[in-house]
Amino acid sequence: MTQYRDSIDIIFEDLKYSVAVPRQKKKKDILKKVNGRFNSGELTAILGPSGAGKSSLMNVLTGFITQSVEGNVTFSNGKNPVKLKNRRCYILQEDNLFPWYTVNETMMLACQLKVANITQQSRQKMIDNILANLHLTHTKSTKCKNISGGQKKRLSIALELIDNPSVLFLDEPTTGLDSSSSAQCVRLLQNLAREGRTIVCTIHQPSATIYNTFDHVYIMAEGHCVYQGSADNTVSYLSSLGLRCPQYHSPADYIIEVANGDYGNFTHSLAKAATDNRWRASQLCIMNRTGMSSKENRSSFISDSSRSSSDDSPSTSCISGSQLKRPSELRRLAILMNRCKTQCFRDWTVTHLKILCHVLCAILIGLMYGDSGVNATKSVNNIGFLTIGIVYLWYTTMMPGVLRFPSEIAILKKETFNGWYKLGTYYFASIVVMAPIHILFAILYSVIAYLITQPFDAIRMGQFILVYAVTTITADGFGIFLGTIANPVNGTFVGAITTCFLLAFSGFLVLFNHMPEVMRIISYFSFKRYSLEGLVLAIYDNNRSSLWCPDSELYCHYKNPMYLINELGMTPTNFNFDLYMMLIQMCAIKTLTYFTLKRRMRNWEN
Ligand SMILES: Nc1ncnc2c1ncn2[C@@H]1O[C@H](COP(=O)(O)OP(=O)(O)OP(=O)(O)O)[C@@H](O)[C@H]1O
Repeated sequence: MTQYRDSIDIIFEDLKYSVAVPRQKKKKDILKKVNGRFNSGELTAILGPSGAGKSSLMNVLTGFITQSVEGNVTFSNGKNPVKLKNRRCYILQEDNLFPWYTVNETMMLACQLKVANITQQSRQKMIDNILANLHLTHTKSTKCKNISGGQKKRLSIALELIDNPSVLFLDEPTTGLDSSSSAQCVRLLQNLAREGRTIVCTIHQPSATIYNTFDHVYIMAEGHCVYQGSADNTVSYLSSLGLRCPQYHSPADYIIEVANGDYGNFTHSLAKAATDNRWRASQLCIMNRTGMSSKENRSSFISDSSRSSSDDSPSTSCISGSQLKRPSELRRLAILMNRCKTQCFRDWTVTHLKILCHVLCAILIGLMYGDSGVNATKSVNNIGFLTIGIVYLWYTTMMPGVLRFPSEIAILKKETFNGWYKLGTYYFASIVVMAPIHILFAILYSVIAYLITQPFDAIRMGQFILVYAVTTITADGFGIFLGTIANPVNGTFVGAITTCFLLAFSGFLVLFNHMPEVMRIISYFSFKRYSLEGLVLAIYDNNRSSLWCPDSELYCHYKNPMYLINELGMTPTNFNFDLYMMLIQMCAIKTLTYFTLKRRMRNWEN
């Protein structure tokens, strides 16, 4: 077994966490001055009934929650206090993995993002080693969306083991797993702890076998700690307070029932008794930071499990903290750009389906409007054609952001919190990769639609494409913005309403000349005002010659394109201004989205 060198103990004293309750002056205390010590080399479980404060304690210890927290949390390597950043990881209940990558690709990407100073071959060797130890070798070439729940959980752990963290926090690692996968998962955690790591997990209702696997249990009720000590001592602890665990009852179930108040309210007396450190004096054999130290009274269960654990000991200490060199953010940017690109091409709904839709819709819309760009009797239809293009590209680009981005946020939270990369790096990578893809989509739609409906003119067509390209990139920004501030249901609702309003102020459904003054002022904030004006000017401004008036018509009012521009209340020669306004709004929404995303990252629960 590999000796683990960067052991870290977690000591917390008088930890208090409170939250403001809406419409109430008084704050609600979630953690009520709890104390504890989670040692390296131990597998600690935080247990308790629902709402006891387990997740809150975990979030405070991981450093995810920092506001409204009082008390001390110290991380020490035995002698000196140490910083936890980059030496801990937080594995969430949901296994947030990109579905389109295989297990090996997922591991390789994580490895590239985390470790710089090794060759590709060494990376693969390290990955093979971790996968073998976590019994995932046979899933190497399977896409993450196809592996089982237990395998996903092990893969989530494997990903974090690459840079060999000293402390692992796991939120409900056994939720959703069957009893054998749960036992396997907890045994794996025990093995990792045996290497000298500090492993802390929250868990719901563990079986008696799993409960006995924990080296240290920390039981919570109503924000208090009601027991901290070895799993073996639970029954004795409760007996010392007059609470006798029935003979055939699991101690794990019994103490949670007591904490839940099923036998009366003992929270305060238990909280007082739980300060006694003697219950911690376990009969375990754990590896301390100087090596293995056997304690004499080791329980037979632990002996057995340790024996079995050493059989399949993960020996995952592939790279120690001192050897680890992390890649620069620039290198990570390149890796993330590559990942984003691959993801777009593998997810057929993002690219292939959209390409098909854009081609089909451009042809359909083009055929519907026919020669409206040439025929002076159809000029009003032509404005409708330009408007439909804006709405079509806006909607089809905005919606994926609204509907899909929230699921990506969960992956982002995990990866940024665990130090894989900085949020700005991710965001910049996604903008750089997605912009050309959106431009390509816009070109595809606008070239087909333009050639079917408008007379060919290279400059006008270029301006036409440019307006649609900026519209598409802005719509993507707006969709992601909604994805960062709302859930998919609310995002869809807000997105649809906003699209309608932006359209109403575009200057076609209500002409600018007919808008009340206040509404006209509001229209200056509508992105679609500038896109429509830009398109109209691209098509009709710049000395466009007279339009064709069919012989069958006595009079064509819009034969002179200037009449149309004037009637729409648009300003000739304004194309560049419209373009600048669109670019400003595009940059503004992209910048705003970065901050809303950052804010969303800070709030772990949402
Ligand atoms: N931001 C908040 N605002 C108001 N109440 C909160 C907030 N965060 C947590 N709580 C409350 O604090 C208590 C503890 O919550 P926490 O999520 O830590 O419990 P838990 O033990 O993890 O529960 P579960 O096992 O059901 O996940 C709960 O009653 C919860 O409603």
